Amino acid sequence: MTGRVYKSTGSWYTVKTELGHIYECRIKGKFRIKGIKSTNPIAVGDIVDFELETDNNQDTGVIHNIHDRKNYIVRKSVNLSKQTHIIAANIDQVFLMVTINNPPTFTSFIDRFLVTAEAYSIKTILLFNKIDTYDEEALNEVRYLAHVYRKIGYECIGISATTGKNVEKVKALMSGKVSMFSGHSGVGKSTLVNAIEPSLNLKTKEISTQHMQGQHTTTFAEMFDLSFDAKIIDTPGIKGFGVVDMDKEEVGDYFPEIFELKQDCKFNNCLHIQEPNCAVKEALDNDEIAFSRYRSYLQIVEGEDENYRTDNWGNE
Ligand SMILES: Nc1nc2c(ncn2[C@@H]2O[C@H](COP(=O)(O)OP(=O)(O)OP(=O)(O)O)[C@@H](O)[C@H]2O)c(=O)[nH]1
Ligand SMILES: [Zn+2]
Repeated sequence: MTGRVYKSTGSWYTVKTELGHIYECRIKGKFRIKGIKSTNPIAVGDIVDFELETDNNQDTGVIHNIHDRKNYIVRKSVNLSKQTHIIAANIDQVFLMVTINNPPTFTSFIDRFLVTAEAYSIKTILLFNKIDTYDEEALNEVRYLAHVYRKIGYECIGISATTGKNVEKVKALMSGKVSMFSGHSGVGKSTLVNAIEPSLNLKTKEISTQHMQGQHTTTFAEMFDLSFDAKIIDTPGIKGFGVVDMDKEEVGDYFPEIFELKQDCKFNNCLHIQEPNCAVKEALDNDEIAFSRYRSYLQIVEGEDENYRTDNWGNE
């Protein structure tokens, strides 16, 4: 049988088949996935093959195969510095929620997030939330940012989780997909998820009660089915989107507008900083690349952005 992992608690995995049957499964043998040194072989979102075993009149599953991952997000393991913990796999899209104020979301944060998502091969959609509260100046800021990010290929939607403005649009985008929601504390993630699926509120509370009883001290992800053929992965306690180690030369590849131009630079190892005949600098001078994006690029390449290179999961 084949199913998707919805939850993992230590050695047991909750797996749901396409027909909607749920089985508690264990792993048989060792799983080694090329290039990943991880503390957990299987993560929420993984597609696995398993066989049923009957034990005390109860059917449990034994997982013997894991399907290739489309993508996955990791965090560094707390104890073993070289190992990573896979938080979730096979994520179709992440909605990055942004607010202009209360709290402010800066472009350096947005761009760092987008770079990480690009490195993970996860599509990002920007949701500008709380538009019901903005004055003309803040709305102009939203319009400007939406223009900047649409131009380089990111879908942008202005929403209000409290009035429901454009929430149907978000639901339409979620249909048939596995989504995650991210953004600073206070941007409205819980409010939006509640607007999308009011009954989900209950489940999230159940989990945190479990936490309080001390059953799980570490954070873990969980997948939820929504009522309209959409799935979300909730990652309680995990803020931000982690970090990916990358070489200076690689950073530009995760800025779509820089990646597109790099073939036109004189040097093929151009870092777009001081080099002569640099197509990126030229585009910047012609206002074809947003200055805020280039500034974020420099911050990451020059390592000014300390948080970028440290593991900042959970302590935003
Ligand atoms: N006016 C207005 N308020 C909103 C909107 N969305 C969320 N809020 C309010 O913003 C506050 C924070 O919202 P939450 O949904 O708790 O934010 P969160 O992103 O889940 O925050 P964390 O759980 O800390 O990560 C709450 O008081 C919400 O009522 C919106 O679209 N408009
Ligand atoms: Zn260049």
